[in-house]
Amino acid sequence: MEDLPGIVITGASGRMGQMLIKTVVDSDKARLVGVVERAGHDWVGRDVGEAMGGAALGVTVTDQPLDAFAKAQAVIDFTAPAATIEFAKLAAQARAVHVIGTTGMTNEDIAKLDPCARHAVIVRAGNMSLGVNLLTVLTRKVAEALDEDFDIEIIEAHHHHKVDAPSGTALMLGEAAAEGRGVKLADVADRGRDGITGARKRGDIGFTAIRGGDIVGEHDVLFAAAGERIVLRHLATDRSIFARGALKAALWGQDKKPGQYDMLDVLGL
Ligand SMILES: NC(=O)c1ccc[n+]([C@@H]2O[C@H](COP(=O)([O-])OP(=O)(O)OC[C@H]3O[C@@H](n4cnc5c(N)ncnc54)[C@H](O)[C@@H]3O)[C@@H](O)[C@H]2O)c1
Ligand SMILES: O=C(O)C1=N[C@H](C(=O)O)CCC1
Repeated sequence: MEDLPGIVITGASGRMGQMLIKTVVDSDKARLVGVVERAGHDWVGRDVGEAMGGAALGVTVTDQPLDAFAKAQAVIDFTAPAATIEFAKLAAQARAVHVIGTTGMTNEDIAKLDPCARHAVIVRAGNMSLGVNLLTVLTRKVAEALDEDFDIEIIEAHHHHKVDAPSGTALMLGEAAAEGRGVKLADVADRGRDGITGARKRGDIGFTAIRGGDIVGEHDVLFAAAGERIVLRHLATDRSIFARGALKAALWGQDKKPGQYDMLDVLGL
């Protein structure tokens, strides 16, 4: 048991934090060695199992990330961009694999990970599920096969608590479509139509975000031409798919050289 990689989960009380804690505790390949919440949160100082409404797990929620990371081989982090940038510095200091599921990071945020990845493995993906990562491969192939007679639109739906749009997954799918087309997503992305927008520009990749209720995550990649449409779809019905992927990434990263990786590397897709 002591030989198993020790994992720290950040954002312990969050939707993903709690799912990740359950996934690590239930796993026979890893052990939970720490859980982190933001300073001032009422879970800090409590046993995390009890805070989650179950039996004690013998792990106390802390607001001191470096102390927790120093005891770990990997940190799984689904929190918020500003927290993730701080955690990346601390995980690098502790030489722990940093698995980042946080979305909504800007290009400037992402650039701040570069110095950290010189010292530690970072695996980052806007979606850690096998299904979505396979969908990115299919999206790239379909976009490569079709010309601009096919308009590409990415439609995503998530629960009403989600704070970022388009979703990280939608952006991954957009990147894949742009790669298939041989263009840069930044040059063709159309993110947010309102009012007299003018006709659709040929070659654009459009994004639409729906927010409502408890939708876990739904993504369509639509290829629409005159007389026919192709729709590639992924429906997530349970957050465990993201947590399982994140744990897989944490274990995969154990023997890798410092650097930045994604789930395509982990899954060998
Ligand atoms: N990559 C994926 O597969 C995937 C899947 C699901 C969600 N996500 C992303 O994960 C993130 C979290 O999603 P969620 O639904 O769990 O959100 P949530 O709001 O339920 O949880 C976020 C948690 O992070 C904590 N937090 C914020 N700042 C912190 C700090 N400085 N220190 C410690 N904890 C801090 C909050 O207190 C909260 O508990 C979002 O960016 C979401 O888009 C990614
Ligand atoms: O619930 C969320 O928030 C999700 N975020 C990721 C995204 O932005 O794509 C993955 C799906 C769930």
